Amino acid sequence: MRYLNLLHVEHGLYSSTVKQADERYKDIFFRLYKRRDLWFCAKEVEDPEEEERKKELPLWRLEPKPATTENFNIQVSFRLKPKSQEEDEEKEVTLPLHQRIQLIKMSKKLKSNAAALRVLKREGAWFGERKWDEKTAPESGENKENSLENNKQQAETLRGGIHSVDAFSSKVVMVDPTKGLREFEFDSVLPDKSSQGTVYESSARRLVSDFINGFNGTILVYGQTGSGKTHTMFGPDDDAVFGDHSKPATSRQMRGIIPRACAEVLDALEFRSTQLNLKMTASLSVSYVEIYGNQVNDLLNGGAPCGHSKVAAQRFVLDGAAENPITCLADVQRVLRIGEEGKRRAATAMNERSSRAHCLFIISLDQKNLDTGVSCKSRLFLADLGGSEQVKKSKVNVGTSKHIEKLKLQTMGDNGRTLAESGAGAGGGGEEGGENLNTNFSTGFKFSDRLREAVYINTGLLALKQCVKALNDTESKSQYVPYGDSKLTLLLSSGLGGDSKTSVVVCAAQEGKHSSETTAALLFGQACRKITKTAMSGANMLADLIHKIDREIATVEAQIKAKERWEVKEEKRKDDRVEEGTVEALGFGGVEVKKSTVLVGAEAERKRLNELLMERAQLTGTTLESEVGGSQFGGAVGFGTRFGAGFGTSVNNAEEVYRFKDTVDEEAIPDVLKGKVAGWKGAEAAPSKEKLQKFARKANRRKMAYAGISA
Ligand SMILES: Nc1ncnc2c1ncn2[C@@H]1O[C@H](COP(=O)(O)OP(=O)(O)OP(=O)(O)O)[C@@H](O)[C@H]1O
Repeated sequence: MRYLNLLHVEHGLYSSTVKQADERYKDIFFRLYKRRDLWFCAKEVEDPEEEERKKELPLWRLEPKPATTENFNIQVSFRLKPKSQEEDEEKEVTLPLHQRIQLIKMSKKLKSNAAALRVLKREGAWFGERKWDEKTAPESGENKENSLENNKQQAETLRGGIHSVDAFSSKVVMVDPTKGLREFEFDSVLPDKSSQGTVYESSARRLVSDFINGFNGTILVYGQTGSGKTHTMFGPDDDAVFGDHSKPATSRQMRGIIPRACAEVLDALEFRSTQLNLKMTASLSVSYVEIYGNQVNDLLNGGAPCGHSKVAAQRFVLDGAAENPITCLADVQRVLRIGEEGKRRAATAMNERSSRAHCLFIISLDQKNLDTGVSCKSRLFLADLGGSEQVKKSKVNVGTSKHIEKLKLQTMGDNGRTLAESGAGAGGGGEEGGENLNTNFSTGFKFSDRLREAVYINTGLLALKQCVKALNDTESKSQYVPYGDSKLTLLLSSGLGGDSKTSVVVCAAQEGKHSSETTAALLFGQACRKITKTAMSGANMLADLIHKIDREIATVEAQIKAKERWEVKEEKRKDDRVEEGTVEALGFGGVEVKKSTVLVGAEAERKRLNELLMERAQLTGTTLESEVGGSQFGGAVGFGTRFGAGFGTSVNNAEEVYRFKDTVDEEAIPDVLKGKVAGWKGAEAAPSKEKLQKFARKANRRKMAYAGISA
């Protein structure tokens, strides 16, 4: 602890005064000690011209700062929501014998299968009939009938859903009616009674400390709708998120990860500026955006779309154009309130205040040591993902069809009444078969809005799952991660596979009726936990992403160069246009042997190169043509190098060749006339224009072959 204080006081490295139960001060010290020179790198020689030049450049063109790296696994926590009052409709589950035995071993802490089997025999229910356990003698002192009845009841209580949660071993046992018994292990498991403070300690505190020390971080909450994501990220109600925390102590305790993270950062910065003898400046700002389908909306700017195009939106957010300065907790509460007012929220059958889009709260910290001139910018991404939902459960489609039917009837002539007269007000309804179903166009749009939101949310989550799957697929040669499939994954790409530290909180309900969604959420958490990456301090997320792509482009280009070879392909084809009596008709019978040189051997690499160029174009907001043209690469990697001589050289480019064939280069005609083509030697009459053109075409093909395009 004393040494940690020294690192804080002398080296400006922040460490929280609170530590997790399973963490030792010694480990924290060694982790931080590696970074002791963060603010004391040798002072760079300041070059005013270079500084000016850098100011002109967009953020993504800047060289990433040499950074301290740290290998890091995505941290995954599992949080269970308390049971609801509603009756659980889930039916009894019958597990296969080996799973039943395993479950008994786990729940009764038995060591051998034989002991578990004895318990099972006594319970009897797995075997369906009671014959077997009737033969089994009850334990001494137990009335036989009572024992059977008890066992029957015990066995009958085996239902789908979360079976047990062990915070000590960080394990969760799940009974899924379709998939059977499953056991999952996470970095931390938070039972339903865990406080908001415990959740913050185990899933966010370390990342927040690292963020203050210059690392980028991402914390995201994942789970089905109504599982407690917003509760975990923000808090249960407005009072907890941006209420007056000085008054009731409870609302302060109920704060979620975002208000707590902001408070910790502000406290740390204040302590450093007032108590430590370090000349450091720090500016804090936040952005708050909502991802709705493929649109990114700035919640702090009245929900206006970010950037001027969908492609620009991502750069706009990562470039920091949506940032708002923060100096105190009141500022944080103000932006949270503004954001909350602009958020898409609606009541569904699963959640009274369901978030209808993915939300991203980004805290940016710009720090500089005035003595050494070392500066560092870090970002903390806090994502409250929309909940995956089954439309039949959230009932966002309910009423739509009836409503449309009724509208149809009315428009077809409802005693001459107009729609406006017959539809008594918007909203309301929503219950299938409701007598007072309000029917006007606005109601219709409301229903379909909910459905569209559900589709947008699920599409983003599906893309996220695909990315996590690809990141886990270390055996795949291409290592392609489809971040580009949705705006959500593009914005989270630096958090998932990039250089930042990441923590995922999987939220779940324990009721059996949500089993399939809970299993899906648990599997997602498990997949995230396997991802290992290298976190970097002081990394500029956007620039790093682009430099990373550039590095991969260079590697792929080198692979293409090494693997690709020219092959000559011969293709015989009859030229119907050959005139009788000509040299061509006599010599080859009008059959033309077309030789084409094609590049083969690096097809997969070429495909990957295309994908990378596409990704890069999306990030920089340029078109693919300009990327290919080489302008974005400062001319270093231009058209020729990028595609080798291969553009238009693959077998697929036969059409290109054909196009050239028909476009006669008039300039080639004089060459032909100069007698370069043997066929015309000794010809008496001057060739007709058509014949000249035919030879020009041949000459053209030869030119193309020489240039590596076609022969
Ligand atoms: N751990 C918890 N303790 C007590 N109440 C909780 C807990 N988690 C969630 N709740 C309550 O359950 C309800 C739904 O939670 P919440 O809105 O956070 O779900 P969500 O996952 O964000 O849903 P959606 O994806 O639809 O937005 C809220 O009333 C919330 O206060």
